[in-house]
Amino acid sequence: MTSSSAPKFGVLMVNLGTPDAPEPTAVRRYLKEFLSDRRVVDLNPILWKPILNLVILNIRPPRVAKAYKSVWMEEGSPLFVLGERLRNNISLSLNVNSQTNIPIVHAMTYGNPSILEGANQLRKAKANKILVLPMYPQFSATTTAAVYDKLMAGLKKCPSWPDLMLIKDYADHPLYIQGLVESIRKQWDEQGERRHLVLSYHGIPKRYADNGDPYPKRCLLTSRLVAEALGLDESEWSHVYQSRFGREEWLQPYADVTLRSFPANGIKRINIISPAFSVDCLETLEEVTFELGDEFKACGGEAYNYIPALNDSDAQVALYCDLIKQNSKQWEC
Ligand SMILES: C=CC1=C(C)c2cc3[nH]c(cc4nc(cc5[nH]c(cc1n2)c(C)c5CCC(=O)O)C(CCC(=O)O)=C4C)c(C)c3C=C
Ligand SMILES: [Fe+2]
Ligand SMILES: [Fe+2]
Repeated sequence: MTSSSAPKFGVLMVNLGTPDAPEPTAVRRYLKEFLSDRRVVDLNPILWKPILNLVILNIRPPRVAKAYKSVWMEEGSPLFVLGERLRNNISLSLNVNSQTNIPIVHAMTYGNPSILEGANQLRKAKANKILVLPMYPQFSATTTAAVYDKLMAGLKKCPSWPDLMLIKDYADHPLYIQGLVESIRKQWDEQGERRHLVLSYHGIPKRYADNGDPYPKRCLLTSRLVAEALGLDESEWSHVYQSRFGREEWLQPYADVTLRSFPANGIKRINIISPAFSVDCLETLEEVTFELGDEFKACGGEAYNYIPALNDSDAQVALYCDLIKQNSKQWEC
């Protein structure tokens, strides 16, 4: 297909979303949309709305805005900037080499650019088949299903539907596992040692998993495949969950509790990787890189390094191109 003809399909890459600016007002707007989604917080709105509006949206934005400021890039929020770089590299790899014209857009479940804007952009590019690629390696109803909800809500007003293909997750995709493994090996080579490996995932309330959300099973699958590929025995790696929010129990083991216990148990030198994040963001650049590291060192930890997300690396571009090619086969890629 030449670049002048209509595309056979378009790709809608979707990530969580991020504030437009590292300022309390923008953070408040973002958190309000995000935390009002019942996929994320499933409490009865009669109970939750007053807590959200009167307590959380008053207390949290100034503190979180400060955290965003500490990681903000010249071009914007890391989640968005790094996602854009990835989108661009995928487009180059997919289209330039094979002389196709597949439009790839990058949208957010919450905030800007919205999923509806992304879908409209694809429509303008004349793509009437859409491959939806949520940027979450492990399916969770709190993230991946929320992408589908937003898309369907946007299409409610649309009289003519595009053909849709929804990618559910890629927790065990060989190129994903290979990318993580290569990043870890590269770190070991640079450090000249094989430190204890911590695989830390964003948590969800335990109740969601008890009610059937497969997320922890998908995370454990990723961890086991990485450990297996690296030839690690059980004592050489740990699987934990970070980013707790609110008072109820979240998935365990908790990252902070586990890391604080390590030095007393003889684990003083660690590397930490966060496989649930396709690109680096507030949670990895601030919470994992600094907060967790500080807690570990305060308890006697000696060496602590965060291994970056796959971001716009060749490994991640190869993975996403493969996901796109394999899942669009029926549309004759
Ligand atoms: C309140 C419940 C939350 C659930 C459930 C949740 C699940 C979840 N989130 C991600 C990925 C990201 N979360 C990010 C930030 C973030 N997450 C929550 C809360 C829940 N997440 C909050 C309140 C925030 C905002 C920051 C804060 O106030 O502490 C981000 C970073 C966004 C950015 O702008 O950089 C990502 C990415 C996953 C993968 C997940 C469940 C699987
Ligand atoms: Fe989150
Ligand atoms: Fe956090």
